[in-house]
Parts: sequence; C-alpha cells; structure tokens
Amino acid sequence: MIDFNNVSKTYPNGTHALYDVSIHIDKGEFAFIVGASGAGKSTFLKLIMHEESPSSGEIIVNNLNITKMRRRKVPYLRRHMGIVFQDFRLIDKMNVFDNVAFAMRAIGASASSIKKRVPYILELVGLKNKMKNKPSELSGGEQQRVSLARALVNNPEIIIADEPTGNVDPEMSHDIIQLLSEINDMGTTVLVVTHEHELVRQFNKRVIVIDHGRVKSDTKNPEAALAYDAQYEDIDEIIEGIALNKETKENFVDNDVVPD
Ligand SMILES: Nc1ncnc2c1ncn2[C@@H]1O[C@H](COP(=O)(O)OP(=O)(O)OP(=O)(O)O)[C@@H](O)[C@H]1O
Repeated sequence: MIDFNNVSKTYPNGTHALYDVSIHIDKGEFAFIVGASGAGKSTFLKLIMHEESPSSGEIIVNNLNITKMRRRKVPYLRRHMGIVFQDFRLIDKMNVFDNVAFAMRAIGASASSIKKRVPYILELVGLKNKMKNKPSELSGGEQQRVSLARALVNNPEIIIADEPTGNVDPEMSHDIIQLLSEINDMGTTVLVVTHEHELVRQFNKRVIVIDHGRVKSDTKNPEAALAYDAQYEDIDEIIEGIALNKETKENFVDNDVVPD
C-alpha cells in the first residue's frame, strides 16, 4: 500500500529532514510514528500525501508512483485519504457541519447522503451538538475532532493523522485512538504521529521510530520501540545549554520533571 524506497528529503533551505528511508506499510496496517520534535515525522506524512515531494528515492502509494506526481493529480491521490493535519485546516467561514460536508461535496456526494452521514460522523467524535458552531467558537480539542470527522467522512482507504490527540485530555486521546483502531479493524490503513508514549503502550500496534531523519526502529513491540524514542535523550545538551550546575541537573532529572 505504501512503499518508500531510499527516500531522502532536503528542504529548499538546506534542512535535511529525511535520509535514505525505506519502509513498507501493508494495506490494513495500523502504525504509530514516534520521534523527537524535528525528527522528520510530519515530513514523512507530507511525502505520503504529496504535500512535499522527495529529493531522491521513490514513493508508491496505493499502486501509484507518486515520486514526481504533478500537482493537478494530487486530488486524485487524496480521494483515497483522510488527513488530520497538525494545524486542523478548518474553514472558519463555515460551520462544523459544512466543514465536514465540504469533504463529501468535493467528491460529488449527493445532498441526501451528506445529510445522513455528516451528523453520524459528528456523533462518533462527540460533536453532534456543535454542528452549527463555527470553528472559532470551539476549543482546540473540539476543532481537532472536527478535523478527524472530516478525515473519516468519506470512508478513506488510508487515514493519516498528525498528532490527532495533541489538544485533548488523556481520556479523549484514548477514545480517538480507539475509534481509529476500530476503523482499522474494518480494513482501513491508519498512520498516526504521536508524542504520547502512554497511548503507544495502550494500543499494541506497529511503531516506527524516526530519529534525526532516519528510521531508528520499526517493531510491533511498543516497549522496545519506546526505548528507542530518544525524545528526551538530548536532555543533557538542553541542561548544559541553560547552564545548570551538576547538582541542579541531578535534582532536575531525579525529581522526574522530565516527562516520559
Ligand atoms: N517547509 C520546511 N522548510 C524547511 N525546513 C523544514 C520545513 N518543514 C520542516 N522542516 C525541518 O525539517 C525537519 C523535520 O521536520 P518535521 O516537521 O518533519 O519534524 P517532526 O518530527 O514532525 O517535528 P514535530 O514533532 O515538532 O512536529 C526539522 O528540522 C524542521 O525544522
């Protein structure tokens, strides 16, 4: 379903975001993507949805070689994808119903199916009572769930979610991943970027760890993967950077101020 063959990505300003990544994700898999801030996780997702194109290597999605796909063909690729963007990308002039309906209208769904399906999906994400609100009238977590509803509404073959639980409490985070897991059970491929180790532990899924632009670990054992997620490995450097002395540093680490 998704193949990366020796993919590297360097942004125009010279930042190397990914190096020589080769990975295969089967149809119907669920994978968490973890790694420190700036590791290259969003870049990995952006390459799959062709928001960015690779500097070298080859990318195949849904049997399409998208390595050099032209912009005008991207909507065709995205027809099969539900995307939850890190920054939500909701349309502020439209209410919640229309933000979700918009995705159905874009693929030519009938007015009657929109009228049935949108409230159903909004109920799934717990937002049926906010259908008439504008995104600006919602909390960050609610906006995130509208973005999730929009990603789910067309029953996509692949769901790509960049931090879909970044703005909600732990219970809601669990419910969101549970919902994605149930959708995955019905055959949809799901990729989720997350910083939340607890979620990765709760759901026994494939975990791909990206570190400084490389795949550092790729395993179905969450604990083994999390041991590789060097999210806070650089704490020494950070502490040196803010010039704390050794004793303060020991307290800082001992007192578990550092999140796991
Ligand atoms: N459009 C861009 N132009 C230049 N550099 C970029 C661009 N987007 C990302 N980068 C850089 O590429 C590297 C990887 O970024 P990316 O957004 O993929 O990381 P990430 O793992 O998703 O981080 P986070 O967890 O903070 O969202 C970082 O060094 C980042 O600064």
